[in-house]
Amino acid sequence: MTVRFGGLTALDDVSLRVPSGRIVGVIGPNGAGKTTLFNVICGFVTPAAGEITLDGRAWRPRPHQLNRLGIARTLQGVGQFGGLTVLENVQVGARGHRSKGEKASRERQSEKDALEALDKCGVADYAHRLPGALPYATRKRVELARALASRPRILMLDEPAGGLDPEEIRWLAELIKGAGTTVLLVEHHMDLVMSVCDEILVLDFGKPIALGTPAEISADDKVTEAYLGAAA
Ligand SMILES: Nc1ncnc2c1ncn2[C@@H]1O[C@H](COP(=O)(O)OP(=O)(O)OP(=O)(O)O)[C@@H](O)[C@H]1O
Repeated sequence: MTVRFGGLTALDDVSLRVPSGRIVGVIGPNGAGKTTLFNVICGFVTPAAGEITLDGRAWRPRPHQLNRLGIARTLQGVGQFGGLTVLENVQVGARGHRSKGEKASRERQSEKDALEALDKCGVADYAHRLPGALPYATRKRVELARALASRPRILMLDEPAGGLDPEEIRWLAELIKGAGTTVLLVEHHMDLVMSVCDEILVLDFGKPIALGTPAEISADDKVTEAYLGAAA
């Protein structure tokens, strides 16, 4: 796909396949187009050219339909509702809300799913707190729990490691590997991407410069150049 913002080509003929059950990463220096790619797949940005298929069929993503299609995403910020408790925030993502049946039983199911997801993310103790008062790393865990509560078949993560310390990042790596779902990971943090991904796409100034396994990517001179150039 190709995406333009006025005169700027943020994505220039980029293709990506995310096979079922795999963990696919997108990396690249600042401004490479990673978040734009993520936003296209979420339906926030409309490409100038290109197409998306889901399960082999042409698909036009719309943000409000993602949850129903089994696609969950976390965003770069933490984006939780300040007036709702942690549990209520996570319940918004829980699958109970999507299922059929009477309202009370759906509520119970969504609360159960939300508590399970909070527990998986190590933040069940904060269930009845308001997210605004919690440390950033804790809110990021809540954000992950919100995404996991819907038991997505596709989990999309936009820079989940941002602002986390090395120990939190190791925890995050284990969580992603153990999520048991298809994952699209857009991330700055090289070590995280290298340790969890089956395949990695590298973007630079909106252009795809490499696609391969972590071993192939770390041995690719173009990738090193892009990162060194960005650091210089
Ligand atoms: N809504 C927008 N309007 C205009 N330009 C935009 C918009 N969104 C992104 N851009 C530009 O498109 C390019 C790609 O941005 P994008 O945020 O996708 O990069 P990124 O790889 O995610 O960067 P970072 O790692 O810094 O988050 C940048 O030059 C950015 O300034």
